[in-house]
Amino acid sequence: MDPVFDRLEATIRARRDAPADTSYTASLFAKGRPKIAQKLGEEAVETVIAACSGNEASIVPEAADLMFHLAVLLADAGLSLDDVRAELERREGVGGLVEKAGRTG
Ligand SMILES: N=c1c2ncn([C@@H]3O[C@H](COP(=O)(O)OP(=O)(O)OP(=O)(O)O)[C@@H](O)[C@H]3O)c2ncn1[C@@H]1O[C@H](COP(=O)(O)O)[C@@H](O)[C@H]1O
Repeated sequence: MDPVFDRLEATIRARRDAPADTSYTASLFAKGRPKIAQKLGEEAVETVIAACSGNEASIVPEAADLMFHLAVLLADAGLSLDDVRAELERREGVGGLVEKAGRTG
């Protein structure tokens, strides 16, 4: 995965094991899965609002918030962005097979 995402995930994992009052990420883990999922949903909505605002540049910070909270959710589940990357890679393979089938069939 990209070094920035690797560093972010390493920081997030360290916060998972830290006391709740030491940082935003640590406090989010302490609040538990429903709160993490709620924050992810809020950031998704904020990304949607930015996408419809007509201000293209405003999408970037909202997308960063969204991806940060997605990484927190994945870490809470013992998963990582690399697992998502592997799934996307697997789908490329499936897509290639579908394309081939379409060409020959
Ligand atoms: N990338 C992020 C990141 N993106 C967004 N946020 C935080 O996500 C929160 C979202 O904003 P909101 O106003 O919706 O949240 P809030 O009002 O603070 O929280 P609630 O009251 O809703 O629970 C803000 O507090 C942001 O600071 C992030 N916090 C941390 N990181 C990364 O995580 C690392 C560790 O952060 P700490 O845990 O703060 O040390 C940082 O160095 C960054 O690299």
